[in-house]
Amino acid sequence: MAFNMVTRYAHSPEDMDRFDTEQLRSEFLMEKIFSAGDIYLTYTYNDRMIFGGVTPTTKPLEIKLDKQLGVDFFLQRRELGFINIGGAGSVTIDGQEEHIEPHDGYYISMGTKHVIFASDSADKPAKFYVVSTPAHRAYPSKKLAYKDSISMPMGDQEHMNKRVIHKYIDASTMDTCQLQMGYTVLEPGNSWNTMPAHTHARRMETYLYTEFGDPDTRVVHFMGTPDHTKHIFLEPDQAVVNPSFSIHCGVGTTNYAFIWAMCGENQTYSDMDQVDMHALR
Ligand SMILES: O=C[C@H](O)[C@@H](O)CC(=O)C(=O)O
Ligand SMILES: [Zn+2]
Repeated sequence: MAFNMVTRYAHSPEDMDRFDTEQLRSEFLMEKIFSAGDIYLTYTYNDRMIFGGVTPTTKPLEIKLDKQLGVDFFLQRRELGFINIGGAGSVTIDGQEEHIEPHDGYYISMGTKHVIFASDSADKPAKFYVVSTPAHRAYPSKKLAYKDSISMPMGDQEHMNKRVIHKYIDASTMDTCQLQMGYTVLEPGNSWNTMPAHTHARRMETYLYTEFGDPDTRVVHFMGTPDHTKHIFLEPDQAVVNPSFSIHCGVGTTNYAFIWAMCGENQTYSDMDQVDMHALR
């Protein structure tokens, strides 16, 4: 089993504007998230979010981060959310095992000592996309079944952005210190997400793009300030960090899905600054 955590620093809008393709990719793109039998995480200094993939096969996996975070155990001062985009599996939270179907998720309380991830079948491993943010108090752990997510249909075929936003961790229906998380699915024949674009200077956001129509599908993700945009080409199951000042939207060569996660100043999903189409450069 490989455990890998990389650090990504925070940048100014001017930094992002100056970066060439390689720099932009190395600073903001996580190329490897799911690797059979391994844990791959990124620690970003943008609001100290930790995100990545846990992919158990024959053996269960546990995220162990104590020295790196200067604490006694990983979730001593953090909360954790995940959505499973692989096969069925389980999570054992301080000794209590919960079955996890594809597209089910979980919110796990600050103070939890052991979170153990497992797959039902090594041939079709679960792919747990995990996100952890700093927390100040313990709120109850909660199963987040796909069927219980808050579905928000958005967009239309004419604008090629017909999609359903499934909110999993939403402060209007449950307690969470900082983390908000969800899964957005584009309808067949639709390619644009989060267009019209927005920013939210009060929150940073990560996007994991997944479930592409075919292996040659690519999503072009746009970032930067509205008047100085940049783009990154993504393969399936890659993630991108979006600093608070940055737009975050994308277009694919087929339909696809993505998992978004946010943290920062507030938990108001609708606190977005819509970008006027005339302002985009
Ligand atoms: O701040 C909110 C996030 O960017 C996403 O929820 C947007 C999204 O899923 C979409 O428009 O499809
Ligand atoms: Zn957003």
